[in-house]
Amino acid sequence: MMKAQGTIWLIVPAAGRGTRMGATQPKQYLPLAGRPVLAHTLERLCQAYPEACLCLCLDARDSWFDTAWVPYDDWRRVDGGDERSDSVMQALEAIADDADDDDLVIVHDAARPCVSHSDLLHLKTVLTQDPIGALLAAPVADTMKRADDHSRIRYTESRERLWHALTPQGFRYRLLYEALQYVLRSGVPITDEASAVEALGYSPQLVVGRRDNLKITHPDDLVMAELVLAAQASSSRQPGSALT
Ligand SMILES: Nc1ccn([C@@H]2O[C@H](COP(=O)(O)OP(=O)(O)OP(=O)(O)O)[C@@H](O)[C@H]2O)c(=O)n1
Ligand SMILES: C[C@](O)(CO)[C@H](O)COP(=O)(O)O
Repeated sequence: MMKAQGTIWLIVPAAGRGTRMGATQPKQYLPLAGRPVLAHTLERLCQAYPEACLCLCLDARDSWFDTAWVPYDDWRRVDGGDERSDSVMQALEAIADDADDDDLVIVHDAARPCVSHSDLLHLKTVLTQDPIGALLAAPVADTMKRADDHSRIRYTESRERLWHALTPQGFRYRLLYEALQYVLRSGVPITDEASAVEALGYSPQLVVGRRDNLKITHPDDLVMAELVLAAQASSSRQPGSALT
């Protein structure tokens, strides 16, 4: 893999098992509008970040993956770990000899195939200017309830300044490496890269992203994702419209 100055590393964690989906294969391989979820995700990423160096995290025992779904010429496969954060850390370790401390690392879930071109470009622009890092996110729109153990409301949470964390999430290589190393060693439970960086005392930037950048988690998310892809394709065919 050739490395240019100011390289953008693109880490795609795709080593999950999709327990909540409950399908016979991991959700990143389930068909969505005729192609596997992972193929959609990689295509969108490559259209927006063609210059990036891709690190794809896959389960070492994966028997579903097909290299034909990877639109990048230059890419590497990395074994995933037990948790998503372990998979991302494995990728950071794998590129350690080639990455500079200030290189941008962008992490995007394989399970988010509807991310839009315009959001990907906007986030990259923000990332080039933000010293800490940034992530796509959506302000919470619903009224939020905190429940007890019996699904009865304990109280209503204020939704003021409450956001859904999406991906991509991007940080400079050294900061992300040190943040993940810290949380993994100290056992702080995290579900995204921003949480690791927060644990070091930093405040990544929330960049408003589209609400249709959904993460395929449960079976009905596949139905929603198909509708989203169809709607996006239709709007991108409208005269004068840019790519979604
Ligand atoms: N050990 C893991 C766990 C998750 N992921 C990836 O991280 C993304 C988001 O994780 P999630 O939606 O939780 O996926 P799963 O772990 O597959 O789902 P579940 O929790 O239902 O098993 C997915 O693209 C998934 O493949 C990963 O690379 N390595
Ligand atoms: C990283 C992420 O996509 C942000 O929403 C998400 O946290 C990963 O999913 P999980 O279901 O919380 O593991």
